[in-house]
Amino acid sequence: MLKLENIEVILGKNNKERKILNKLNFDVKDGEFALIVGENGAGKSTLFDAISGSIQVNSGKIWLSGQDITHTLQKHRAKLVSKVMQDPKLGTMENMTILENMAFAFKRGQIRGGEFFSSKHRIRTFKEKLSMLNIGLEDKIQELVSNLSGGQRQALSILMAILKESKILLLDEITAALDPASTDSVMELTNQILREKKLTCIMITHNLSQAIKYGDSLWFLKNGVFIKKYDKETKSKMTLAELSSKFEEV
Ligand SMILES: Nc1ncnc2c1ncn2[C@@H]1O[C@H](COP(=O)(O)OP(=O)(O)OP(=O)(O)O)[C@@H](O)[C@H]1O
Repeated sequence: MLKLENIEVILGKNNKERKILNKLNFDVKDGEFALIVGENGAGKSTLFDAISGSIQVNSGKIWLSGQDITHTLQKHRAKLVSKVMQDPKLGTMENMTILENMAFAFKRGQIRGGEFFSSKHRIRTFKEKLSMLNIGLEDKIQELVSNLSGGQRQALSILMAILKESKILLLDEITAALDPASTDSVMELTNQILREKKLTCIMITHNLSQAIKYGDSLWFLKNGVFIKKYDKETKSKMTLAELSSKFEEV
């Protein structure tokens, strides 16, 4: 379980300091898929930065699996928290093959060795994992990532993010840079992987249709604080128009 208690984050320098997260409380249970929506500048990315440790909180507590990680350094939190960004180019290295990308993700934080890349066992394991995506990447394992489409690349980014077991997966608008068809397939794939592997996940989205269709909980963030939360049952009964009007009225 991830729990945030009374989180305050102040950003900016000298007399331009602003409170971006304002006594924010949030929790996600093990295996839960939580979605966050909020207007531009609400503090969504700052919240992810606070969870991943790329910024330090000014006050409040962050608990992960019962452990107080409020002051745990980002490099140590990297083992606990995985993140996929909006731009598929950020999650993968285009001048490397799919195999090399996966090997890199697998060995992240460990010493890399040449023999690792040629190991038949590793290649078989990676092919098995790629086939889980069901988009034929297992047959392109020696191809450069630059040859993949945005959707294929984002699917690979997600797989790479979960290759090493972490406690929580953060998805930051992972479909925002994709076309509608790739958006749907990447979301379906993500949902399937989360459910099969029972992963704990928080996803930021601007897409209210996704917010209705996916996830166990939906949180509205405004001015650095959560102002509404819907459970799965409530939100899945809403139409897009109803959810949009709730979103606009807050
Ligand atoms: N380093 C910083 N210094 C000062 N202000 C900052 C800094 N980083 C972000 N902010 C401000 O904090 C607020 C929240 O930013 P954040 O990126 O978390 O919002 P967001 O909800 O993710 O927005 P979007 O949907 O546009 O990505 C914004 O007003 C932003 O300008």
